[in-house]
Amino acid sequence: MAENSPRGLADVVAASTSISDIDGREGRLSYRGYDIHDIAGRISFEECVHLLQRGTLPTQAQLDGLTGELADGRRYGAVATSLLPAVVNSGTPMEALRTLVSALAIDDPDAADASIEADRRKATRLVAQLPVLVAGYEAQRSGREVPDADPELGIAGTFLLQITGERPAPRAAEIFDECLVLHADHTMNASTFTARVVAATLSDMHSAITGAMGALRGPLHGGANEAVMKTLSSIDGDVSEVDPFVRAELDAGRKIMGFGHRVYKTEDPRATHLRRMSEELAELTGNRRYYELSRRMEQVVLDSKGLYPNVDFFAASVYHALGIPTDLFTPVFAISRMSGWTAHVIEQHEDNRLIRPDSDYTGPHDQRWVEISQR
Ligand SMILES: CC(=O)SCCNC(=O)CCNC(=O)[C@H](O)C(C)(C)COP(=O)(O)OP(=O)(O)OC[C@H]1O[C@@H](n2cnc3c(N)ncnc32)[C@H](O)[C@@H]1OP(=O)(O)O
Ligand SMILES: O=C([O-])CC(=O)C(=O)O
Repeated sequence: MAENSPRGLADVVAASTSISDIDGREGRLSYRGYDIHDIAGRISFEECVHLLQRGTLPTQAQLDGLTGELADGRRYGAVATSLLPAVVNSGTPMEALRTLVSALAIDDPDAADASIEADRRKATRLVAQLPVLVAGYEAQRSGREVPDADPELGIAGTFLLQITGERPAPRAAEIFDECLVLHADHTMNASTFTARVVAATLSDMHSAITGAMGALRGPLHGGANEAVMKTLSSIDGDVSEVDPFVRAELDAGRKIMGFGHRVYKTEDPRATHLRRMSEELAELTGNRRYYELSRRMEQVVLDSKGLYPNVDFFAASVYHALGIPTDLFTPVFAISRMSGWTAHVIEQHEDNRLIRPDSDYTGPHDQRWVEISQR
């Protein structure tokens, strides 16, 4: 029996990884040794997928190869296709997509192959399929067709095209591409840890990713981006309403979504980029409301609680400005994080040991059984 385990495994090192690293005091994040400030806005999501899943920034030939594999892997199979109408309108998009991701396993051509090579192929296909599944979900519930993918647009631009039905402005596609890079991996966050726990039983890639989808959806993790948008839209008046709103929430003992972080004790480096994108989109769209409410909220929460915005906070106003429906914000997070999750499953399978921590028993001892009639 372990004693004095930190609640929520805070500061416990649960795995070794060469995929990403965080310095929570300094507010630094790197993917395979590249500082996020150096690569955000400079590499495409496809390059990021190569970096995380295959270990290096790709050469042009490698990128062309991966782009071809992603295009080939995009189509999802008959089982997910037949399930789609049943899961649309029967719960939240994340519930539907978790189910659909699980269903992708059944049609996967490598379903029966547990090798690392098959893991790699599944990883590429999952990155390619999730945006198309989200677009299929959106089209199904809106009663329209999914526009064809445009190879010139890449994953980010094609997703915006397929969700909104309109070809995105070049800058909008670039901004969304950067969002996907920023959300791609984050060491032992709850959903990645979940994926690794599942993978470590020598279960399969799709089971691990289905578990990760379930963990991401919660409002303390990826679900916070949707909650932030709901918070911002619940404020009726101008920025002067932010102070009393935050005070009332804190007085009622409620958390302000999009603030605080288990690891960062200073600004989340991804928030720096998302804040800048939120401001740029406010200028481009001529609608500064959510950016300005966000800026005020950031100041009030910092002054009153000493908490900084995390990745989910400015992502909300950015996704809103890009025309993404609020209930698809967390699925968008999953589209990006799929690259990191799958890389972690491969890494776990490459050097596996069952993940099985201990627990502190807090129940009674030495109880004696009595007849049911005597209890
Ligand atoms: C992609 C991501 O997953 S980023 C995180 C997304 N989640 C959110 O934005 C939800 C809001 N934030 C939170 O709930 C937390 O900050 C977490 C879950 C991110 C981190 O949690 P933990 O490290 O476990 O911190 P914990 O929840 O124990 O909070 C520590 C203290 O700060 C307070 N606190 C933390 N976050 C917030 C917040 N957003 N609003 C108000 N108070 C907060 C807690 O109430 C607690 O106060 P107490 O010590 O007086 O009880
Ligand atoms: O690292 C965490 O705990 C949560 C987070 O920011 C992420 O998953 O991006």
